[in-house]
Amino acid sequence: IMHPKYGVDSNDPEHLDEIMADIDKWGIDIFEIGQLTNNRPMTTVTYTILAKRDLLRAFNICSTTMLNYLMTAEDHYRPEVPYHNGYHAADVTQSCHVLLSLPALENLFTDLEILATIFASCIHDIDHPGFTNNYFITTGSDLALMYNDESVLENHHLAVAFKLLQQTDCDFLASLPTKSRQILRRIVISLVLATDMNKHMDHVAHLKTMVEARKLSGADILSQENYSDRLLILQHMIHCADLSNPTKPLPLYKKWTDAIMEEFFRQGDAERERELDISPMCDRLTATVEKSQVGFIDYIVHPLWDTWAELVEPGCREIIESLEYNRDWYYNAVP
Ligand SMILES: COc1ccc(-c2ccn(CCC(=O)N3C[C@@H](C)O[C@H](C)C3)n2)cc1OC1CCCC1
Ligand SMILES: [Mg+2]
Ligand SMILES: [Zn+2]
Repeated sequence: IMHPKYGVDSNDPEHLDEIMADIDKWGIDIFEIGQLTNNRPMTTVTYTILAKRDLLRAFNICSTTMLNYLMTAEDHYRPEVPYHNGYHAADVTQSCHVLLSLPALENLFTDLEILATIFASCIHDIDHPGFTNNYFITTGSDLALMYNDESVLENHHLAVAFKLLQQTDCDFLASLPTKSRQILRRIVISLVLATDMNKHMDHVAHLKTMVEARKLSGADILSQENYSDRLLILQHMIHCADLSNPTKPLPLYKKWTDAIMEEFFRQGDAERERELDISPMCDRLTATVEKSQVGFIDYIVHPLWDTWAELVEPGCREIIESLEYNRDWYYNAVP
């Protein structure tokens, strides 16, 4: 069966063609892709990237099965959740796609590792309820009980994503040899678990040791023969992609900020309702949006991205410049 060019139908195919021409570029407008595909940004972006990287052919993946899985997975993101929905999944997937193509990482990863990274990205927040791990832990939820308070949401995203493979005509991994399926599953699990903010300091610390090691060895490209270092680089990559909003063109960044603040405020409303302590930055009556973003960049995003940029030098120079421009804009916007 022939499928539409990007896997989904569009109300304006010419316009979609124009936007998708930038699929390899940092700062593509995910919101516009969603508007042109009846809110299917994740399926559109992921299918296009897999097809463009020839991964469907490399692993003999049937396009129909792939699209069945992606549509079903996208249906398991909650559209009523302001930030952690299919748009964020599409954004992180496309961001990883660009980072995977950095010159410093050329010929480093196998096709299976690339397939695993793109798959992990598109499902990394699936069925996100719009509340943080901490909320589920402090309210003694069933989810926290299920996962013993450890990376509660991230474990849930993984369980949902792999369970969907059992749905009729959705197992796009059926054509992979068992060994490859096991390797892919191991990589996807480690990458989604790496998106837990609790692992952030470990990411930065390990990135710094890798940068130091490269300075000492004088190696000009990352030739990580050993599997564990390659896997760590992919973990840092998906975490950087998950925290990439402040590095994008300001109009897009501002939309992500509006979305995350609305999600945080709804959590704050629930906490106020339940007479719990309202989490930081979640009180819509006292929040300081601009100041919070400046702090987020200064203490979390810039340290992470600055170290990542050093590792993949010079491929992320423009991204860092965009981050620093945006930081100054929010700093000057503080009332
Ligand atoms: C555009 O703004 C943001 C974009 C992304 C994030 C962010 C932080 C950690 N992640 C990674 C996923 C994660 O672990 N969590 C757990 C919790 C921190 O809520 C996050 C939302 C998700 N993502 C935060 C953002 O702003 C926050 C609100 C004001 C300052 C910080
Ligand atoms: Mg997450
Ligand atoms: Zn995420």
